[in-house]
Amino acid sequence: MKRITPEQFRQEKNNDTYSQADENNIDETVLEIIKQVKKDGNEALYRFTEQFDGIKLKQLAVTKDEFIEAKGMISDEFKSALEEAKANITAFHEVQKEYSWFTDNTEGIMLGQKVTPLEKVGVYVPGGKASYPSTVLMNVIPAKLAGVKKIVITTPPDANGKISPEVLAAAEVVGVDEVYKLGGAQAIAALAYGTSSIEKVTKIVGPGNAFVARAKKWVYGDVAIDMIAGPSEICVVADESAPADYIAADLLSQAEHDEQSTSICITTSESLATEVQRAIDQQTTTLDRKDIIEKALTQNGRIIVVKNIQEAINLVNEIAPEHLQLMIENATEKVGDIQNAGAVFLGNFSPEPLGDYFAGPNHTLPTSGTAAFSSPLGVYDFMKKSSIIRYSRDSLLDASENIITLAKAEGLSAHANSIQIRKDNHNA
Ligand SMILES: NC(=O)c1ccc[n+]([C@@H]2O[C@H](COP(=O)([O-])OP(=O)(O)OC[C@H]3O[C@@H](n4cnc5c(N)ncnc54)[C@H](O)[C@@H]3O)[C@@H](O)[C@H]2O)c1
Ligand SMILES: N[C@H](CO)Cc1c[nH]c[nH+]1
Ligand SMILES: [Zn+2]
Repeated sequence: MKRITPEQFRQEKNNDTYSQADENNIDETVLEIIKQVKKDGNEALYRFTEQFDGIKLKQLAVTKDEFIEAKGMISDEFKSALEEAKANITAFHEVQKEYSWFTDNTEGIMLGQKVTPLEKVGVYVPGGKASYPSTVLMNVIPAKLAGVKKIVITTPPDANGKISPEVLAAAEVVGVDEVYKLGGAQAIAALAYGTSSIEKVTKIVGPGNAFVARAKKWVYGDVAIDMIAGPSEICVVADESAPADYIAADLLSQAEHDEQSTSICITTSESLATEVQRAIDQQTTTLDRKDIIEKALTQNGRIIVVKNIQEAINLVNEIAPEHLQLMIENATEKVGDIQNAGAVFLGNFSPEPLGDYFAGPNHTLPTSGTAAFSSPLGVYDFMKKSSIIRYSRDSLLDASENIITLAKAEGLSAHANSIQIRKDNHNA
């Protein structure tokens, strides 16, 4: 972790020329993948799976037998944890449901908003460096609650051409229609444009690495997407009341996702900053994914010492982190000051992995500063709305002069005529 001042941090963000060059490469790769999937369909999918995942597949869809085999492989502990997590996630999202509404018909006017679930949704479940059954729950449960009819998953196969049994068990528990062995930008292109094996969807949701996130950005418009949910990020704001060991553990928890993950600690205490660094060095040696963690922390790990909590909060609002942990005295009182963050965890006993798996709120969250304008994935992402308008003859006649005046002001005489014709001939 690099220790820097707030000014140095801002400067680093402004002069990020290295990451700019990297982004151009990602764009080039992703655009070529999308082009080839559009042109060659399944053939391109098999080709890219061999190239990027190192596996020659015979079939993209997971078979019934593979689901049965997976069922026999998962432990009772996993099954029971999955069910409890499902119950918490369902309870949290249930209250997000929106319903159609209509005004009453007095005055001869009825207005309303009809809520309709999306028809077909594709969920990207990451699988390159880890497998994510929790992401299956987080993405499919809100879609089901919204009433989406068809939900398919794509996730990269492992070196044996298999999908993790835990991911398949989670898919079964929440009622997914199909699972495809497909990762990266090629999966996003297949969901966006369709191939002879994979049906085009209405919306693509779910997180992924930089290639996945960029591919979603490029196909947006041809298909809907939820948000840009790329490599994971954590920002911990801590004062002297926070245990350094806990802070270190939480920063490391997100660093293990990806070399591109971001872990930032902002603290008001020089001595805590030193202690956090010590704890990170000590804990890292004991962790399985040491290599990924070390790369992530070298690239995007920062400890920033600020003068006071207000300065910390100003910095947080500039960063707009995916996850924010407030490990400070009276943390709850500061929530109102947080303008930009995907999810906010309060106190010393609400670590980020609690939200990743279990508490109930969604773990698919905006990254790369997009928390400034995006929200966590929710039931609302799977519903669209149509406006409903009905006027009686008398109500229209009452409103006609105003409408005609407005239409004429815009120079749109055909609009005015659509009203005028009813005014002149209202016995029809
Ligand atoms: N924001 C969230 O809610 C959330 C949740 C879970 C995970 N994540 C993030 O998801 C990401 C998962 O990443 P991952 O890599 O483990 O899995 P992934 O499934 O996102 O990506 C793996 C795929 O990337 C493609 N790929 C890899 N290298 C490539 C290259 N050089 N060129 C083209 N394509 C390439 C391959 O096709 C591979 O199948 C992590 O960054 C993690 O932080 C985010
Ligand atoms: N922290 C990830 C979101 O950025 C979600 C996750 C799933 N499993 C573990 N973590
Ligand atoms: Zn996580």
